Amino acid sequence: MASSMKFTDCSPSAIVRLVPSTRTRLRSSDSAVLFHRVLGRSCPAYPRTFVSRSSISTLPVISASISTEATAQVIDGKLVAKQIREEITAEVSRMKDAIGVVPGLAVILVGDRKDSATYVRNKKKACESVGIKSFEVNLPENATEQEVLKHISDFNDDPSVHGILVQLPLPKHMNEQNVLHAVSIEKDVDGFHPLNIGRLAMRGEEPLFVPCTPKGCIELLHRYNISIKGKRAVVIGRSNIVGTPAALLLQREDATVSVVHSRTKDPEELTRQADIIISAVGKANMVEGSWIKPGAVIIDVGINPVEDASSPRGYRLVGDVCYEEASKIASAITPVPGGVGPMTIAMLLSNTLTAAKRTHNFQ
Ligand SMILES: Nc1nc2c(c(=O)[nH]1)N[C@@H](CN(C=O)c1ccc(C(=O)N[C@@H](CCC(=O)O)C(=O)O)cc1)CN2
Repeated sequence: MASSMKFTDCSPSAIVRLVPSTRTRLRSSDSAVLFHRVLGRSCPAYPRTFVSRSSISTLPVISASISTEATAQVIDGKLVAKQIREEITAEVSRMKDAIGVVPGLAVILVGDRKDSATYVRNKKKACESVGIKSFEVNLPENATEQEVLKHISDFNDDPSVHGILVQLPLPKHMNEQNVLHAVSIEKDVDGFHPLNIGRLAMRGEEPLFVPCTPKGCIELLHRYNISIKGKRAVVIGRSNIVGTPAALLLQREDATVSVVHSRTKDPEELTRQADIIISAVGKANMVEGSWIKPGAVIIDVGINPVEDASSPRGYRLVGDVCYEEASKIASAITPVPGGVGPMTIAMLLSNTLTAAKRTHNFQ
């Protein structure tokens, strides 16, 4: 990202002190993740003895607990994902009873990344919880691209498999495009096939599937009745799996969309104009309070580990957005963890159900 983008850390002690006691404390699971060390720095724009936007004054520190109440609504992805899983469970059961078909999802994991293994395990558990059958292939780090392609081809031909996904990232020696192109477009429940992305980009075209994380972001906005039409939206990050499809989806919802990336001249200024911010860069606490327009809605896709000696794991997860600052300025915000992450898997289940229904022409 541009040099003006900074790594910052909202200290855990400050978060514990400032988060209202009524807010649900979200527990992280035990996944191991790539570790970005961000040591004890605070979000600089708003120091901790900080006052609410409406009452900037010289209040002594003792009154900070009164003046630092968060105002933003918490967009609870964990809760919404649970509701969606319940809806999917009912549909899977209705389909099984009516036509005797159980949706099937095949997951291919290559290599030994602990975070990827955790995500795959969670996907399998989620499938079980809603009645979707899961198929798993685990290949070693040194597997060849040909081996992966052979498994994809077998799943493409298997009628009990309705959705196929290859967990990303793949080992460096593999060509990701070759692998993603090999998945049949009808079974591309990750929505990463170029034909699906191309259709997403074109007016008058419909993709068969939309990538799960961006789809989850939009679903959260819908379920919280946050209107998108005519709004200014900024997407921070332009990855193929989140930033780019998120921008395309927002545009399809009639938002006016800007994409902030590593070559953007003044990312802070551009972001400050947005009514809706989707951040997907993977840099802890990069988006500070000063980047946010009062009342903006923030969807934070980043899941970044920062060192935290007080946590049993030695780290905790934070988003791209400095939560404690943002929650005093924004009107609504997703937490990390418990925001977009759980929606990714819920949308995968939803796409798999859609794939099975479409194959069997079941309404
Ligand atoms: N083939 C794919 N690969 C990857 C995708 C994807 O959609 N398809 N997305 C990410 C990883 N991912 C799913 O695969 C994923 C990431 C995070 C979560 C999640 O629920 N996170 C929790 C925190 C988890 C923790 O405590 O460690 C949260 O945010 O609350 C789910 C799925 C890259 N690869």
